[in-house]
Amino acid sequence: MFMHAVPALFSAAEAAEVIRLAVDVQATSGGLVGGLHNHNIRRADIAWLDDTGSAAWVMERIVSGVARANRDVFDFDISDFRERLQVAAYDESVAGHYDWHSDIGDGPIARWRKLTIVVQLSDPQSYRGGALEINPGGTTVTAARGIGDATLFASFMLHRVTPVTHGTRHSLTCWCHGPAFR
Ligand SMILES: O=C(O)CCC(=O)C(=O)O
Ligand SMILES: [Fe+2]
Repeated sequence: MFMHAVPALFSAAEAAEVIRLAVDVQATSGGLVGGLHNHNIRRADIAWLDDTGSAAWVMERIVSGVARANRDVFDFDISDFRERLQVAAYDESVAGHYDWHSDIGDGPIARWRKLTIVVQLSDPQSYRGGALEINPGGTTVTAARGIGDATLFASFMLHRVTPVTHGTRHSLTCWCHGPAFR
């Protein structure tokens, strides 16, 4: 419930290109929902892509993937995408991770998040750990790890990224927004 997998939403070549776009962007240290920085909770390097310029095609793919999944599975009241595309790098050197959290925060934008989409950008053979786990209520579900695979889930659901123990894991995350749940 409240989860949906889309295998190979991006090809391997496209996933590599998204990482390249992120490298072009000045990378800053990952922030939490609401702007807090707490490295005990999250350790990752974050880049925000210019979804109206060089990364417009990435945004188009995300929007069409979300639209299809929302039509077929979620049927949430979604009105827009109010945030840019986030590329995260979780590196072995800092045991990159993100502890259990919900994406719905107190911030003026984060409070309206409805759906989260995460795309795996790294070859699963190139890193260890770094599993995206979602807890829909009791049991933990591990997201598909294939390069380009997308996982969508209701933004209120608890999820985490386990520590990377070898190599680097890159992911692409985007949120869509809409009126309050009722
Ligand atoms: O990198 C991931 O797989 C998840 C990222 C995430 O949960 C977030 O940015 O809120
Ligand atoms: Fe999250």
